[in-house]
Amino acid sequence: MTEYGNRDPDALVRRAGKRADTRQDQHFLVDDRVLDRIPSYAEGLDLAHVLEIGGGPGALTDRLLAVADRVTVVERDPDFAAHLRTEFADAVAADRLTVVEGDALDIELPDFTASVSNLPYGASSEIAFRLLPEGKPTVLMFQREFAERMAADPGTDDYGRLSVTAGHYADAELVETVPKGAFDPQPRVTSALVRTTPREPDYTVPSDDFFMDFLRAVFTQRRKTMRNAVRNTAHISGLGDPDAVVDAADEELMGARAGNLTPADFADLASLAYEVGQPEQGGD
Ligand SMILES: C[S@@+](CC[C@H](N)C(=O)[O-])C[C@H]1O[C@@H](n2cnc3c(N)ncnc32)[C@H](O)[C@@H]1O
Repeated sequence: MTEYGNRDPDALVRRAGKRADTRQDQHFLVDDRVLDRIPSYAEGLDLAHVLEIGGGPGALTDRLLAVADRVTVVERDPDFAAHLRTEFADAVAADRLTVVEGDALDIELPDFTASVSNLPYGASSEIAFRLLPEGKPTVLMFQREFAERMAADPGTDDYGRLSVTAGHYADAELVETVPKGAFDPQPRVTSALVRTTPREPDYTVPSDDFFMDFLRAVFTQRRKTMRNAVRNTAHISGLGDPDAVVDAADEELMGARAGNLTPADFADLASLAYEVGQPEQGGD
């Protein structure tokens, strides 16, 4: 039986026989200690079918095959996709590994139970926001700054639209920062692993799309009071009557800045905005 979980990352890079192209976000994790810890952050999760985005030479794929029943890896680079099929031919033959050659932003996502991925940073935000609404736990590597903003609490410097939108789908916890030296070639910035645990928000919103547009709008003016932010950003939020929202909303909330509002505060305001501030539908 083939053993998984201890393949040498440098040897995998050599066997892949291809130089990393940093313009394709190819920064490979070559530090064994970090690689070995990643599955531990997924302990206790349902690992019946793990989705890995961006397999590259396969060092993380190898660790995932050691703990998961099945793995689907998505890789955009045809050479690395072919290498993964050869390197893990036994797992492919045993139906434990599926290699999908394609762009993680375009392909149809499989029915996965968890995703564990060292994401390509150029598309990490878009990929994360494809994964999070699926309602499955994830362990994902991001640039540290992005990870900190994702996991930030209200009232802190890092708290912003990203914290609220990610928090709408899941609890996000930064579990480890990863130095540049863990990668080859080294990226320009430090990285960090974030574990997300899906949850239903403890508030309701009129619609996810409206809520996301409302957040995008008011966070463009995060240093202003909400009163001004709501009034100044109607062109982004699509509100027909922002003054009606300001008049109907709680005075104290309108005097606060976006960076100090909780997700539930935003949800209350978005619901109110949907009710009283939307443009008339179907009128002339
Ligand atoms: C940061 S590397 C991680 C590679 C490997 N998992 C590791 O940990 O060493 C990101 C990988 O994602 C691939 N990639 C880049 N953009 C992609 C996309 N849009 N969809 C799928 N794969 C992508 C790159 O070719 C590269 O192999």
